[in-house]
Amino acid sequence: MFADNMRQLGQLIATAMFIWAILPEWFHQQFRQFLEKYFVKLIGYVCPYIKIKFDEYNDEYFQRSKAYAAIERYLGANSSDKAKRLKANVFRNCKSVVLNMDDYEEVVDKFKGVTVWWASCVTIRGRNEEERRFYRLTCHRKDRDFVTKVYVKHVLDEGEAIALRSRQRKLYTNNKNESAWDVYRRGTWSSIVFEHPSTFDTLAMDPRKKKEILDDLMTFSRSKDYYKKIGKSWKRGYLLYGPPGTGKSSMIAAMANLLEYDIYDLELASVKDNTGLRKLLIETSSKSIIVIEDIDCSLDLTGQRKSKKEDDKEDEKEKKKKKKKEEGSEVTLSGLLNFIDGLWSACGSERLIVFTTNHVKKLDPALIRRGRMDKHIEMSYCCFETFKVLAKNYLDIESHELFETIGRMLGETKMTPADVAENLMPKSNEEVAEICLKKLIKSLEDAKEVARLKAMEDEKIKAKDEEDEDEDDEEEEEEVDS
Ligand SMILES: Nc1ncnc2c1ncn2[C@@H]1O[C@H](COP(=O)(O)OP(=O)(O)OP(=O)(O)O)[C@@H](O)[C@H]1O
Ligand SMILES: [Mg+2]
Repeated sequence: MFADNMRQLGQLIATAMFIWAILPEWFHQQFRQFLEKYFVKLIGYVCPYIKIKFDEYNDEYFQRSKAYAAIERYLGANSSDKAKRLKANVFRNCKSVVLNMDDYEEVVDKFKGVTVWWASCVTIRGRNEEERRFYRLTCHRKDRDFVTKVYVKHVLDEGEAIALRSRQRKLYTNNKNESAWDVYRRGTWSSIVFEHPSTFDTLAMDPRKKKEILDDLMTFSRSKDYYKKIGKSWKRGYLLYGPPGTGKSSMIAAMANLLEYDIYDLELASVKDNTGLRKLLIETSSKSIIVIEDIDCSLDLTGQRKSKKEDDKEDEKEKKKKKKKEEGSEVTLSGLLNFIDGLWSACGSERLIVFTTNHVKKLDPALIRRGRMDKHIEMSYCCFETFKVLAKNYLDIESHELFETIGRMLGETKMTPADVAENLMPKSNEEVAEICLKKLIKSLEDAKEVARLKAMEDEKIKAKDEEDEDEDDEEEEEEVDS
């Protein structure tokens, strides 16, 4: 009897296996998923843990999920020392290898006393057996609220911040597009990798002024909620002005490196018109600095009417340069004013707008008023404090018997940090600090002599102008008398 039953059971199993074998693969999958679904449900009733799944791709658009990418970076940064099996990803231009958990690996993460488990999972789906990856987050039922409301947000924010820190920053410049076809073909901006060595440590300037700028920048970068509260778009304008070679461009690079922002170097003369200007603004990303260098000669934006005499004096070359630049552009002052602080400026957030100029007095007051250029920073000639930073950076010395002489001479003679830096830079291995400092003293003496001769020359021209004016007055009097 028993043998008969066993034989029947064996036949039943053999029949079932035969039927299973001839059924198509997709039926197996459906059946497996059916079993899995109800098995997981059953486990859910008895198991005190909850599970949250983060798929790598959003089904409808087959777009990589931002949440998955952020979790991947977070786990890569926070758990690669815990996971036993890792996979290394090297992205193009990435500064370092990124390690992530390998498939089917599990790690534990603790956050504010709550323990959670992360598993990196893969399922095979669809007729062509695609691999579908997902992360599964497991936590205890009692921590459900904290995990779903606080922890997951922390992971996504942290993952995004890691992405920003490790992203390859870019330097963009606007393309001179004549037609819509140009815009379609080349886009409005083209970019290169931005790697400039200038930092606030290498920037030589008065330490107090430097600290003030650093605090201003750091406060700005942390003021998202504050700007929202006061109803202002999260942007800030900086006007850097001063003679050539005083560090304006170096300051911009130092700002970008400090805040890890991209730079959009906007060449106004290449912008067709105000519409083109707005289009350029719309296509800039947040966390960026929009720079307009030498704003005074980008376009004719000087609002003040120059006196006839002044106008004549402006040398022909400068006028030709401006005329040439303006040919291609119909950007107007009002277009620029709206670009900086009009409705358009609200598109996008967390951006700095920086102007540089060598002639701040020439600029229209409306262009540089607070709210547009919130902070005006004068980059001036080299003072003793600035010189000491350059000596430290270029010669690795913090004191020397020649410093006193140099300090005195810098007080008497105007020399830009660029010129001082050039003198301090050793041109050969034999040029030790002493020789470079003596070279600088020689340059300062020469500059002093040149300044003295120029002052004499200016005196002569001034005296001559006054003489001419007297003669003009006399002639006018004679005409009146006659
Ligand atoms: N304050 C500074 N600190 C350190 N280096 C400086 C400073 N100013 C100028 N330099 C050096 O001089 C060179 C020119 O500086 P930079 O291009 O920043 O001057 P700039 O003010 O932008 O000049 P311009 O007005 O002609 O554009 C740079 O290579 C930089 O290293
Ligand atoms: Mg410059």
